[in-house]
Amino acid sequence: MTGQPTLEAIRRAPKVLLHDHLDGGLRPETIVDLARDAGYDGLPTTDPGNLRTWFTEASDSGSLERYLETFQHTVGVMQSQEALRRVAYECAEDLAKDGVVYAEVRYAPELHTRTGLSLDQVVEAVLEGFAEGGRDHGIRVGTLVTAMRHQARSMEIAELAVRYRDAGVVGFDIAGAEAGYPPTRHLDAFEYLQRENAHFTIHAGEAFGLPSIWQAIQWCGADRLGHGVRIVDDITDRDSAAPVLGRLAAYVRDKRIPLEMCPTSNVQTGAAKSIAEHPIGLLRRLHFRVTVNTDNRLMSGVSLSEEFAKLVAAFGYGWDDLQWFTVNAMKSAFIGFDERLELINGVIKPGFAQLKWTGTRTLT
Ligand SMILES: O=c1[nH]cnc2c1ncn2[C@@H]1O[C@H](CO)[C@@H](O)[C@H]1O
Ligand SMILES: [Zn+2]
Repeated sequence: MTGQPTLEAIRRAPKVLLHDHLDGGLRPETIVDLARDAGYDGLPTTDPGNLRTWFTEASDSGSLERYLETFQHTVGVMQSQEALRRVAYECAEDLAKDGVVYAEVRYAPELHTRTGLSLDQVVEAVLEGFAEGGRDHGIRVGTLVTAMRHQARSMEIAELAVRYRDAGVVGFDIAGAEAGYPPTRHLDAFEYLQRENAHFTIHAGEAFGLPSIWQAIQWCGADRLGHGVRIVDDITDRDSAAPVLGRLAAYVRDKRIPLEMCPTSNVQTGAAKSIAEHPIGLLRRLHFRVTVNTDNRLMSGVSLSEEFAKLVAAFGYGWDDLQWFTVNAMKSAFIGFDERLELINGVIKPGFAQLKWTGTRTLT
């Protein structure tokens, strides 16, 4: 097959998403509804179309800190169990309609307790929304509970992750401003999770460089890296036929540590100059375990299919590349090995095979 995958065909591919924030993916219409119901009057506009534009424009600042400011409005309307259930349900629906078959969606329970919900009530509402949305729309969604790295509640959130591990919480994460908040601030939480045989990922190497990645892996024991783009700082002769990996980059590649890359978000926060110059091109060429993700579909104005389509346009990727990213993601998921294998062999490979075959037929 010679044709490049089109956006329409990519939408039909069975895709896997590991890095997506629940509070970064609301429908603008839902934000307006929820704000009205809750008496939240802080929205910059109550017109859903204008609100959509406002989010993408306000997020396009070149700074992670400014990017994160926009979350005050999504978090602001997600303060009741009903709102959380609805947002989770719609998230499952939207991802399924984009052809995602397995997703891990994260959010910070501690941000949703302003009107008196307990952490457990927050988690239970989100789990209910995903269970129902997943059933109705045919998608499996696991959740990651996130602790905010500038706060001091990570141990509590880690305990929450373990308490709900058999009910749909598949892992733990830390997020928020990276510079000034190294992952080792939360070492006790990570050590606890390791003792509990639990899984976690850490946002690292997005707005700060190698020390953040090094700590996340070698001090905290992260299973995966959220973004991890700055790992390229440990690679020299990048444009040559034989780039040279430093010890940390070699460790990440040798150990097959998954990189949850989010190209559009990285361009917005200044972690990459453009999609074409995004480190994903080099890292894919060097066979790091790269995965493709959306981060925040609302703020970044992007779906997983669109994220893939941008990579196809920038790097000339074909179906084999897209399948490789997808299998990488499925291998790196926090659910059990048997379930991952079943999705790879029963859903992903047959789905991509059919798309490749259809593509060949239409072109001959
Ligand atoms: O790219 C990111 N880097 C760091 N933190 C983020 C990013 N996107 C979202 N959040 C933060 O994670 C919280 C829980 O979902 C969000 O409220 C936001 O503050
Ligand atoms: Zn993120």
